[in-house]
Amino acid sequence: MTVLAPQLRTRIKFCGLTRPEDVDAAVAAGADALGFVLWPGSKRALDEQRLAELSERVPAFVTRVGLFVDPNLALVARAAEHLDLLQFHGDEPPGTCMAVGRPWIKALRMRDGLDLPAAAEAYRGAAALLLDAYRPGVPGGTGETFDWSRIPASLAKPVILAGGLTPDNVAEAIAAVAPFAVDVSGGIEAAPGVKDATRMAAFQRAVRRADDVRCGA
Ligand SMILES: O=C(O)c1ccccc1N[C@@H]1O[C@H](COP(=O)(O)O)[C@@H](O)[C@H]1O
Repeated sequence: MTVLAPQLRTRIKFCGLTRPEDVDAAVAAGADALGFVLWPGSKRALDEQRLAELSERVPAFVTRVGLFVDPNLALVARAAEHLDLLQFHGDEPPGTCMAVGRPWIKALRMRDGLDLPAAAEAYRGAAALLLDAYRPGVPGGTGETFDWSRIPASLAKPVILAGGLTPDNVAEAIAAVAPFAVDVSGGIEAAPGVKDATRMAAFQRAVRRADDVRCGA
């Protein structure tokens, strides 16, 4: 087995977990990060009580990420008690992302004309930028890909690639983008909010195979 240098191991985030058994299966599949949706408009939304229950199951060294869309900061501050990282997936300005004083990432939807280097500068306080497909009127979780060639070869922030990833296309995405991490929700589900353990394991294997190809193993 090849051991990759840390910067070559593509991190994996599974997002939109709603059930304890899915949290356990995601951890068993080797996820680096688990995403919990705290936007009430989502079919994968959790209330604060459920977030606390699911968060307790997550072992050390697996990052608990809370996904927000233009949230009330009081909610973010309360939820942050159960989270390691905040994901802002709406139109939040940098000041909102920083307000709670916890590590955060900014999701950018790849609408026409988006200037990624300028966004990286504007959101320079972010731990990473998550790039997702753009569909008007929908903040995310569309299950759609975007044109990966629009991502510059180098950006001032680590890139988390999202949008329509599946066990079948994630290797191609990694070969094209070489992101810091990949993020998937719909592509590992049996139904919205119901994860499929077999698909999570297949996704993880596809990422590891793609990493082996990248390092010439
Ligand atoms: O999952 C949702 O319901 C959601 C709602 C609002 C904003 C983002 C949402 N999901 C995130 O969108 C990307 C891509 O998802 P997919 O793999 O295309 O289904 C990912 O970060 C999801 O967590």
